[in-house]
Amino acid sequence: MKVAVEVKNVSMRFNLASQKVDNLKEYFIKFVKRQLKYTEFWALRDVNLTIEKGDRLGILGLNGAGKSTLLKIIAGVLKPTEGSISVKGKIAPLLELGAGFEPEYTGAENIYLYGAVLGYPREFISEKYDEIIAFSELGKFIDVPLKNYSSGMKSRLGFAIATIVEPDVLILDEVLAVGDAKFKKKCEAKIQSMFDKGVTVLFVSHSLAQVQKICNKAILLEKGEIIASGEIADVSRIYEEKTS
Ligand SMILES: Nc1ncnc2c1ncn2[C@@H]1O[C@H](COP(=O)(O)OP(=O)(O)OP(=O)(O)O)[C@@H](O)[C@H]1O
Repeated sequence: MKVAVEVKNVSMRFNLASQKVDNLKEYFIKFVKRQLKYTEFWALRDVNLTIEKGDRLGILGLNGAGKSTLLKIIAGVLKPTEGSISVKGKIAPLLELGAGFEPEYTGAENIYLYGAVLGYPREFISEKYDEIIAFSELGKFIDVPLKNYSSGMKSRLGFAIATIVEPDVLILDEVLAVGDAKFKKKCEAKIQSMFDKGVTVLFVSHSLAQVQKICNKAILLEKGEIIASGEIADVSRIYEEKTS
């Protein structure tokens, strides 16, 4: 068995401000007087998970269960409070596309910026530059500042940059918005071609039917803990019982 992703004893704590602070001055005064109060909140607790190469894992759970937090930790966007992660090979996180974009810069400048956020070397981006623009179909808009893009245009550029590597691990979120129907089809075809090459997939969705269509394995999260894990059919049954 070849392991693609290993999550070991991962816990994630967020500090929630328990009172409202209206402005910076008030914040500063409360900070100096040590009157700022936080409530600790554990979004994930001692999560252990081994994903085999080529597996397509669905991540199920109710709102706030910790699904996105887990994906962000695996993608390297968030650092866990405790525990460790290891990912073999290249990872393409298709989450909140364009979160690393800078609105004042043009699309072209953002290709380098966002590429750097995703960890691609500058020469690699230069090599792929034309391909990214071609896939995004932005044409002359590539020299326009991003603040003048529609949300669909931003997603197109984000998708084009994030999928320029041939990934070993693909992270997908169902909330991924990828432009109009025509562009969506093109993205789906690209994702399908990655599936055909045997990419390892992590997929978050509230639609059990969608997860069943794509995934062979699943985990079920509840209040930050894995309460079921295994073959898709078994985890689906438990999820259905929980949500019916
Ligand atoms: N940056 C943050 N600061 C404070 N709390 C956070 C932060 N990010 C997430 N949380 C909290 O962690 C918990 C898990 O959130 P997460 O987004 O991982 O849930 P989810 O399972 O993806 O939910 P959904 O199905 O609603 O998308 C939630 O209670 C959320 O409020």
